[in-house]
Amino acid sequence: MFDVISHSINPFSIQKQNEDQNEEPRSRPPREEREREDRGDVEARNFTYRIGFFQQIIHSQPASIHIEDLEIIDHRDTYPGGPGSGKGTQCAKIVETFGFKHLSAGDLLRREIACNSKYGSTILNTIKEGRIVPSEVTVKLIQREMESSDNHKFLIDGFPRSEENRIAFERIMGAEPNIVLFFDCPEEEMVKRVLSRNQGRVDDNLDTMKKRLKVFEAWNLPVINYYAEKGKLHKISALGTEDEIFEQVRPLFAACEVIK
Ligand SMILES: Nc1ncnc2c1ncn2[C@@H]1O[C@H](COP(=O)(O)OP(=O)(O)O)[C@@H](O)[C@H]1O
Ligand SMILES: O=c1ccn([C@@H]2O[C@H](COP(=O)(O)OP(=O)(O)O)[C@@H](O)[C@H]2O)c(=O)[nH]1
Repeated sequence: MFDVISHSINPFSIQKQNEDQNEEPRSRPPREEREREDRGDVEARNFTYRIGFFQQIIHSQPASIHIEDLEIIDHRDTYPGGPGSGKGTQCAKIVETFGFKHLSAGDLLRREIACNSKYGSTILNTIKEGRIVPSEVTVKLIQREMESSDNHKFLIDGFPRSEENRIAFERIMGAEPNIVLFFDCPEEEMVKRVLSRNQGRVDDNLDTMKKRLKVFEAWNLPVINYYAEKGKLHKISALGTEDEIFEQVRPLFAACEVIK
């Protein structure tokens, strides 16, 4: 495994200076970061051209949260959010049925931890804290997978988690998703599913889950709104059996297959 993040400036230290994920999302990256993203954009242009003919980039977005007993943040009926809403589970079905290449941003980050890459330990701490890894890191990992894949249809799972993620992706890859799925799931169900997921993940515990939900609410809502305004967002009820949920998902992807 080679390091995809080759810049001498640590993206985590830039993030630390410029944002506190417990506070308001920042709207614009600082100049230095913009310049580095611009360089990434230039590097990616050939690739953008190569995928210019390809049609599908799909982002799967989780869930709506009902705040009840956990008292994570102030009360409201629902808002978009959601680890454990069943994105990965549905992605596997979409791959099987429609032949997409599944790219889970979380899995790509966990792979960096497992292979002790340059930022592995910082990524681990970020995930333990339920915070969002700097866009530069995540987008470069996604870019590498897309560039090395023979597939032309990508299902990007659990990304973008913030407007900054979205903007960095669109800038570096020169592409937008055709469709965005939004899984609507009560908070208590998400918590139940995460706590019984049993995959040995460092963030599948109540303490980190609370932080993840809070970060998700603050940073993901603008992304959901953005795609809703563009008419790309499709809301799926995440309650029911896996097959019942897939019956909502299937027609959306069947329709995408027609757009070639
Ligand atoms: N429809 C469902 N009903 C009950 N449990 C589910 C359902 N879909 C997924 N799960 C389970 O919930 C947990 C979280 O699902 P996962 O697909 O990993 O969610 P996400 O990718 O959104 O974090 C897993 O243990 C999975 O087996
Ligand atoms: O684009 C991403 C995707 C994931 N993560 C980090 O990885 C963790 C796990 O994400 P994943 O999508 O695997 O899990 P989920 O939240 O869906 O359970 C998140 O809480 C974040 O800390 C991130 O920073 N950026």
